[in-house]
Amino acid sequence: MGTITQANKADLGVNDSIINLLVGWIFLEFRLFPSTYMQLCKTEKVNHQIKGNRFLRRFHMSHGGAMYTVVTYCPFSSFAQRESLSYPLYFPRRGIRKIIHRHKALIVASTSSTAIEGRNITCSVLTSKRRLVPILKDCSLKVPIGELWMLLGPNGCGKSTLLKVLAGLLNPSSGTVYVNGTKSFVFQNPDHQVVMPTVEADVAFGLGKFNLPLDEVRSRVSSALDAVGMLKYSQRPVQTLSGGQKQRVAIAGALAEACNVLLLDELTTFLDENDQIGVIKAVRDCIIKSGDIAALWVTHRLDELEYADGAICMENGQIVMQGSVSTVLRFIKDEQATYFE
Ligand SMILES: Nc1ncnc2c1ncn2[C@@H]1O[C@H](COP(=O)(O)OP(=O)(O)OP(=O)(O)O)[C@@H](O)[C@H]1O
Repeated sequence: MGTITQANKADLGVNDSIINLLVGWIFLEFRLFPSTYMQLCKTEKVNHQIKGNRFLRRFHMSHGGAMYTVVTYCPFSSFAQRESLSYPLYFPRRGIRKIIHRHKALIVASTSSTAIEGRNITCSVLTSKRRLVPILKDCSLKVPIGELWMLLGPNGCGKSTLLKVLAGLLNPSSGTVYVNGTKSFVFQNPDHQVVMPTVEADVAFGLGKFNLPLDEVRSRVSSALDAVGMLKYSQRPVQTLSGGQKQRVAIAGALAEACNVLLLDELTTFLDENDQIGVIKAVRDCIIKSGDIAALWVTHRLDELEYADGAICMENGQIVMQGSVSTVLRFIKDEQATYFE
């Protein structure tokens, strides 16, 4: 699979005004007939490919509690290149090419006080050159119910891969994963997840699959937005929100589905300091208020540890330390001191 280059774009040479008309039509159709579109709840684009005059995307999605890897195509290649990057869910049902893989369901929790448990997880990926690369090596971890834990480590050490294994987006090569109750994955880039026209509609979007009465939907949406401090924005068009506000809407979507486990992948990467603290406090408050939600938060920022109940530190595909924040912080500081000696 290749990435899109300027050369690819130029090759297609489709007239701009035709594209604009098509884009307008597709959005109008989406708004008038949303049921003709596949309900994708949370997605992450994996990669893109141009094939003939088609534009293919392969991405993960969660729908109805199950995780899938899906390939879609859009015959309007130029539209797809220009617009789908910011509106990844606006793909008509007929554009679904195939669901390549329904990921295995995860097993229920091991002990009543544990929200997430991984035992001896190893995970290897097959590269495009058909080479098997080991990413995770014998990782074991435990996150208790009602706590916010951070997953730290240098770039490329395997944090996101571990989170995807816990979410069921990637199957481990060996080992076991236990998740107590329902889980929700929030991706790094809120533009990949916040897709409906208004804040309220976006939070309600994932509830469609439960067939709830309207009152129940309204009440869940309000409490989820309230929990992340976004209730007063419920009617706001999503494109007017800041990055941090969008990220909170994405978290509200996960909370509205009444999930027990939040898997959060570097939510604060694109945020400034104010939004960073706002988002982390929103998650922290939800966990404290609910008492039975647990979260595993991937981050690079040591200052975020202040809000955590515990932490896990990874290096080179392995978990090298886990426990209380002070223990993990001491370990990291010692490692840094050794590095500079
Ligand atoms: N599909 C893949 N093919 C080849 N290598 C991969 C694949 N997926 C992940 N990797 C490699 O696995 C390693 C771990 O990746 P991962 O994204 O989990 O790291 P990370 O700790 O989350 O990094 P970062 O902090 O930079 O986001 C990296 O070296 C990455 O290049």
